[in-house]
Amino acid sequence: MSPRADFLRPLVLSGPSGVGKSTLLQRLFSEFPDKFGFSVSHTTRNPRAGEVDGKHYHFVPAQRFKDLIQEGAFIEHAEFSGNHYGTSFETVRQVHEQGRRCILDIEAQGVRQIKNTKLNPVYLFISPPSLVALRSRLQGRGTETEASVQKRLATALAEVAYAQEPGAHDLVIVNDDLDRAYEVFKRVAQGEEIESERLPAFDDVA
Ligand SMILES: Nc1ncnc2c1ncn2[C@@H]1O[C@H](COP(=O)(O)OP(=O)(O)OP(=O)(O)O)[C@@H](O)[C@H]1O
Repeated sequence: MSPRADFLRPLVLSGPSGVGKSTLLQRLFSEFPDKFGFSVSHTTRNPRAGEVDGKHYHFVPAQRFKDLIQEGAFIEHAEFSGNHYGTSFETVRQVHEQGRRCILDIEAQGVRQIKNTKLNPVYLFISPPSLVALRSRLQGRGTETEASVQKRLATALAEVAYAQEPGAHDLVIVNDDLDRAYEVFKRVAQGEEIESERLPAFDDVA
């Protein structure tokens, strides 16, 4: 069977920190070990426990990151919560070369930058069901200090505001129930054209 047309386009996954992007990706990669490739970003942040250099991120010093910007190595790059993140042309090329669909995990500033390139991806926004749920996931993950949770929630508001702009993303999936959200995510990843879900109102206070 030939792949669906959308399967040939990269998939840009975005959504606020703590919404469950990594969780969804881990499930997808374990169910389909050969079909998808993650575009491993470069970052200046420190690795979290269990994170592997070259697999989760390319961890680089700030100076190396600056050099890469100068060399024009990045499709997009941005600062987030005091650290720099970037996606290199080279990592996306490597995934395509392996015949896999490339999935990029990008925040809103990066999404804007990618729109000025020829990448032509499908833009998928993973939304929390509410801001209160997002806060409790960030706290429950146990990786952030309270100050960092606050910072991520403030950034989440900007992500959500961007997602509310018409045409910001092609599709929205609300990660309310993980099993349900994963089933929809899996269909999108495989290139199926689905109807977008509606963004929640976000009128709660986190
Ligand atoms: N549908 C869900 N219901 C409840 N908890 C969830 C759900 N999806 C994910 N989680 C939990 O929320 C926490 C944050 O998830 P995850 O680390 O995948 O977020 P992320 O979007 O990748 O964040 P970051 O951008 O900071 O890496 C994790 O502890 C995860 O187990």
